[in-house]
Amino acid sequence: MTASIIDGKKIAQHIQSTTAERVSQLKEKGITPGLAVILVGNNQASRTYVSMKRKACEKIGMHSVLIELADDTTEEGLINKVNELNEDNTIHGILVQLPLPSQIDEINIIESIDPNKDVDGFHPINVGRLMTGGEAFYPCTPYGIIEMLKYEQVELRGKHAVVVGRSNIVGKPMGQLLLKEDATVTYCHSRTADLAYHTKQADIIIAAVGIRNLITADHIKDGAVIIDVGMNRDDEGKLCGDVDYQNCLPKAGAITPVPGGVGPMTITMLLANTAESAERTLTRKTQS
Ligand SMILES: Nc1nc2c(c(=O)[nH]1)N[C@@H](CN(C=O)c1ccc(C(=O)N[C@@H](CCC(=O)O)C(=O)O)cc1)CN2
Repeated sequence: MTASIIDGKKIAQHIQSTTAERVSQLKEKGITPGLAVILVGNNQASRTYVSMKRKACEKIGMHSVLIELADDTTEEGLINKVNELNEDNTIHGILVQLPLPSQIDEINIIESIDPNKDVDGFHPINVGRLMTGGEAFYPCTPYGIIEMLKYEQVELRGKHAVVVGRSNIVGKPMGQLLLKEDATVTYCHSRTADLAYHTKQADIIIAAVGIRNLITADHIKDGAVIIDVGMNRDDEGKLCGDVDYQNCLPKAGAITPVPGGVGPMTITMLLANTAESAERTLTRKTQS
């Protein structure tokens, strides 16, 4: 058996065309969804991701603003900028590209964003609502993974999902989203003893720990669905995931490649969240 390869680019395109429809319907009602992205400093990877976000907005007719701030920007300076955007009615989504320079506390910045514009889903209000239910923005990468699994008609109800990784951006919210789909969830991480013991029991593995080739064929059971969130570099500087792809391919039921798997879904769900935020302003208007 060889795994079926889950094509993130194809699924991303499908969802983006639905989002483009939502954007044109909003425009007919006089609202152009707007996303503001703040980039602090000169991290080259962040610069690439920000530019990908702007291009994606442009492609589906969304308004986007890029605010570039110097590497030595203070926390107060950045919060002032976020506050301006919180008050700007043309902006429905605010995103501060991570990581931030060391003089700035990430938590303080995330908490300064209006939760109604927090299209990254990182604000404690949105994190809390994800756990307790209610209207929330979900973090884009795990949200994209759920949409990917649904598109591929992977049954989640009653299945055992093992999440390897416990970051606030991916691992923790991933487990919550899987629980919402009635999966049974186990969290593992870089300090888990006998990782293979846990992952071998999984119907679905989400690898999001940032260690190249951590998951091999010896870590998986026959037919398991393997989702690779890793963004590592190999010895030649080529992008690679947390999963030994070639090694797992013959044993897995389905697998995502890196690049071209989960990555494209992150930006796609950011667009979907921004459209959602603009749609919510319409509901709020009709309610008041
Ligand atoms: N505020 C945020 N910061 C960061 C987030 C985030 O969701 N919000 N996530 C990551 C970076 N990221 C988006 O910001 C991101 C990473 C990767 C991709 C992607 O499409 N990857 C491609 C490969 C691209 C390449 O060749 O370099 C793929 O996997 O196919 C999109 C977005 C950290 N910061």
